[in-house]
Amino acid sequence: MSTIRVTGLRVRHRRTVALDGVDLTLGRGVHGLLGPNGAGKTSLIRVLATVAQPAEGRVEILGEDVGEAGRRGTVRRRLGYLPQEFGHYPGFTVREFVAYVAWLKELPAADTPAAVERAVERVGLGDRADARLRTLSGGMVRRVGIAQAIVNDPDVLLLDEPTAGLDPEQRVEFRALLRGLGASATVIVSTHLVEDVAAACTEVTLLDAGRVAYRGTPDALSALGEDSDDEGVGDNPIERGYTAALRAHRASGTPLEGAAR
Ligand SMILES: Nc1ncnc2c1ncn2[C@@H]1O[C@H](COP(=O)(O)OP(=O)(O)OP(=O)(O)O)[C@@H](O)[C@H]1O
Repeated sequence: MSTIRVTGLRVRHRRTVALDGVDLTLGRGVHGLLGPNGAGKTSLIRVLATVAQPAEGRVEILGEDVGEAGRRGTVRRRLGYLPQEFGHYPGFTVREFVAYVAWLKELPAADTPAAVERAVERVGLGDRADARLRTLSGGMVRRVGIAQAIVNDPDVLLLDEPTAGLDPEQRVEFRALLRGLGASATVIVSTHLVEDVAAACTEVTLLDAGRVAYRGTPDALSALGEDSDDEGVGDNPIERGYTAALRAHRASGTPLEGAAR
């Protein structure tokens, strides 16, 4: 069942067209959002997070049309969002900050302490719960960002470059967390790390210059790389698939579809 339906989405930043007629239907699972710098990944995530308004098109999340201001509050309570630039309060402790976000999302007060502990544990910060954010490393702050995004057990989770700054061990643990979250929620992860996609995602959406260039499974994208005649366009099958899909899209101007959708 689809939880997100985007039709004819067009997003502009002044004169720049960031998304140009995007149609997407997404359901439960982990969706990797790939694409070169400036492809439109952040623009798409911000619209889905209801923090930016499209110039054109319709966005339906969990059955609600988020173009209607009155429906946005209902959707926001069921969303989790980690922005690319994650604003936080350096004087708060990890626990205080995650509890504060739980309050913003109107989690029932009685459920909040347990939800906060669980979210903090899930990102591996249980032993730093009382540390002030200003004393944490960049990667740890990123993990606090993930904790605040999942504290309400969201049905739709939007993560904009969540693995930026995480060390390799944390990235491996984060992928396992993503797979767990994707079992019950629609998770969208924008990333430049195609190996994260190969390890954690059930589906890939590749954006290029504001359009959908490819949709399919990570395996289908890798297979595209295996079949590609190009040499030296990636160090592993999925990187080669990424490059092959981009090149094919640029040559034809139409989206390619993977084996499975
Ligand atoms: N606030 C803004 N003002 C003007 N142009 C913007 C703004 N934000 C984004 N853009 C432009 O919109 C387009 C899409 O940007 P967006 O940030 O969505 O891409 P992205 O795929 O997330 O890129 P990256 O991988 O670099 O994070 C780019 O051409 C970018 O220059």
